[in-house]
Amino acid sequence: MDTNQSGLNMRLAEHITVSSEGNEEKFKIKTYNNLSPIGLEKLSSARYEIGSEIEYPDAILLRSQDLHNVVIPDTVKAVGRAGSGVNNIPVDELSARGVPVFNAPGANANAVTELTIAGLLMAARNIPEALAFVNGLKDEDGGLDARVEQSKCRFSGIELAGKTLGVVGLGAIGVKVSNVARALGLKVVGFDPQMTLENAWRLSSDAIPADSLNELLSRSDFVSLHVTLNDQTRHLMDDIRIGKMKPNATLLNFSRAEIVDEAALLAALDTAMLRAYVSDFPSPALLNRPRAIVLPHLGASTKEAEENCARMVCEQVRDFLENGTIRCAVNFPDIHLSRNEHFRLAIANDNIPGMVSQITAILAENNINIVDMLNKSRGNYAFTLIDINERISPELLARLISIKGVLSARGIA
Ligand SMILES: NC(=O)C1=CN([C@@H]2O[C@H](COP(=O)(O)OP(=O)(O)OC[C@H]3O[C@@H](n4cnc5c(N)ncnc54)[C@H](O)[C@@H]3O)[C@@H](O)[C@H]2O)C=CC1
Ligand SMILES: O=C(O)CCC(=O)C(=O)O
Repeated sequence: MDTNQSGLNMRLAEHITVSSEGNEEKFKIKTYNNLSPIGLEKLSSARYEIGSEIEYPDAILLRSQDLHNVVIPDTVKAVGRAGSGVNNIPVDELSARGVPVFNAPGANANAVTELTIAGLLMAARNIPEALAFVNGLKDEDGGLDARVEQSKCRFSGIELAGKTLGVVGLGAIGVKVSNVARALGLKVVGFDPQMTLENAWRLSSDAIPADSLNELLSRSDFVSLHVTLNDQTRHLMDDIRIGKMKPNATLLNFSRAEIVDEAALLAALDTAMLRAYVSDFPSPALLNRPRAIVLPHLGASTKEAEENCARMVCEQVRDFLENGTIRCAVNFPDIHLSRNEHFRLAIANDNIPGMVSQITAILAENNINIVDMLNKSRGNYAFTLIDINERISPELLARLISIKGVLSARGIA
């Protein structure tokens, strides 16, 4: 056995012992990126050790750090994304390991909305070009005013009021963008085949639903993308879809770079088929490109959004580590069982018949009485909380973990 492996095994043994015998040790939280201290304050120093260098953490907290090529130690019980998109996290792999991935739905929606509206205005009024022009002026001969008046016609823009904005994806951000756009006098056409009832209630009643994405594209002067990145939405805006847009329309992408097929986009910019592309995702081909307005992934970078997101995920991860409660995980069902003095088992399992009966049979064989229990499922996965009136041994916990279909199990004192 190599040193790394034996170190890992020692940590695992320790984890099982600590988990089943109580919370004598602090939970270890590994952080990536710049997380707001207002959120991290939710994890008291009495119970949590937090740092970017922790080797075998109980949980990981992050923003945009790409975890796809990072080895996530077996000690990790939860991952918290202080934000909305989880495409930087290997969710499928973690689900199969029984590890909930939490995010902060809606917590940065206002920040992204405001920047999207800024993007609309920047494109409509040619603000980046105008700013570059003014910053390039020199007043050596005192002729500044004259040159300003002479040149400003180059930056003459269009107004938003009366134009049509197509919003693709009517989730937390898309709905807010739609509502603010309506208030600015834009007509709004929206498309989201999986819109939730909650978001439908929030959406301005005069936003018009489009029957298809193509219909939205053909009607809109501005198209703003607010969909989750997944296999269905990757390159959603390809050459055919971009070709359906009105000539001289503007495309805004505050969602993810991969939603737009860059080759198709560049062709549409080069032929001036698009008036502008406003994006929060720089790429080498977009740098200094005419008609491209590119920001450094700034959508969620406000004090308020950073605090909201960090606070939300820190509370979710804390509640999961301390109580097994799940709120707003992207891969496991919400589950909450009132906490009492009893010892709790928190078990992630496949959503297949016979799981609960196998788990409870092992407890019964060992004369362990169940005080309270809850099992919830979502898609392929389920989560089970079982309160019992005594601590169980690491050996018994290992037996539960060895049941086919149990993905993870731990005891919480
Ligand atoms: N630029 C930035 O800093 C930020 C970017 N984002 C990006 O914005 C995305 C959306 O964020 P939220 O609104 O918070 O997420 P959300 O989950 O509330 O909304 C996403 C919506 O997209 C819809 N959708 C999925 N596939 C679709 C399709 N093919 N056509 C139309 N609609 C579709 C879903 O039904 C859902 O309503 C995130 O996944 C993330 O990629 C989010 C926050 C900050
Ligand atoms: O944390 C950030 O700055 C990025 C936010 C983001 O892209 C998201 O929440 O999906």
